[in-house]
Amino acid sequence: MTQDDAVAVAIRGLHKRFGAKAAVDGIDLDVPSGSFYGLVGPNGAGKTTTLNMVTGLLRPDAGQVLIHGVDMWRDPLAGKALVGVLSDGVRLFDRLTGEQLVEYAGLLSGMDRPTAVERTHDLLNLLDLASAGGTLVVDYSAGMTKKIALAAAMVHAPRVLVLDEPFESVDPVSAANIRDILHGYVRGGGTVIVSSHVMDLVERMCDHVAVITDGHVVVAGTVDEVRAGSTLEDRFVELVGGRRVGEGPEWLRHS
Ligand SMILES: Nc1ncnc2c1ncn2[C@@H]1O[C@H](COP(=O)(O)OP(=O)(O)OP(=O)(O)O)[C@@H](O)[C@H]1O
Repeated sequence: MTQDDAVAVAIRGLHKRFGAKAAVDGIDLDVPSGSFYGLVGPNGAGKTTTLNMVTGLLRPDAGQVLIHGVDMWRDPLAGKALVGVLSDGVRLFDRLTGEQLVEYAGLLSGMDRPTAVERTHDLLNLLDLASAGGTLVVDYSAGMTKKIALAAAMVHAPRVLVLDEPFESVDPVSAANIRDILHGYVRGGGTVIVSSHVMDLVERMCDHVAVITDGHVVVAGTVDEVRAGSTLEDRFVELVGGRRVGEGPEWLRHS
């Protein structure tokens, strides 16, 4: 196995500044091929900024992102062909129906129409969206919107899936279905990177995890290595700090 096969995503010295704020301040990370990799960190830690640079959506100030050896920022077309993205807060073409949106994503990635149609059909069935395929995405619930965005991210059979908060607003049954689909994707040789605030979910779902705070990685490794005999949540609080003691101001207490 070559290094490019063994490491799905190699992040080297990544930096991004917004004005005076160093949002990402020197991130280095190797995501092993075939791993289910969780990215956790407090609000404002730099997770979304990192993932946007990894997926070719936001140009880094410095550093390098290699997707199976392809430099995302030197060859973005080749890099993006290898990655499927479910981004937090990026608008979809929501005046299309769900079916049109996924087909369109397939066509944009360069596949022929019959293949796009067939894959769309498979994905809508897989995600329990078949009966909503003809509905405009603007009329979808938040959870349905997440699922159709996931279908659009998967239609070109990427080698790496990057999912920013994929379970937000998704009901527990759909979330379990999505987890099964993602585990199947990983078993088939794909790599998933997922950001989440739900430690319990990351602990159960992922095999690797990195904790990011203030724009850099504080610890990374297998979930067992990172939690070091504790729960991931306790370890996270220990590493990141920020727990407030006390009950808040007096005026908020009524008894
Ligand atoms: N476009 C932008 N312009 C200015 N500042 C930004 C921009 N995007 C992010 N930031 C700042 O960069 C820092 C990192 O933000 P980012 O969204 O990457 O964090 P995050 O870890 O994803 O947070 P959350 O868990 O709250 O989603 C924050 O301080 C944020 O205010």
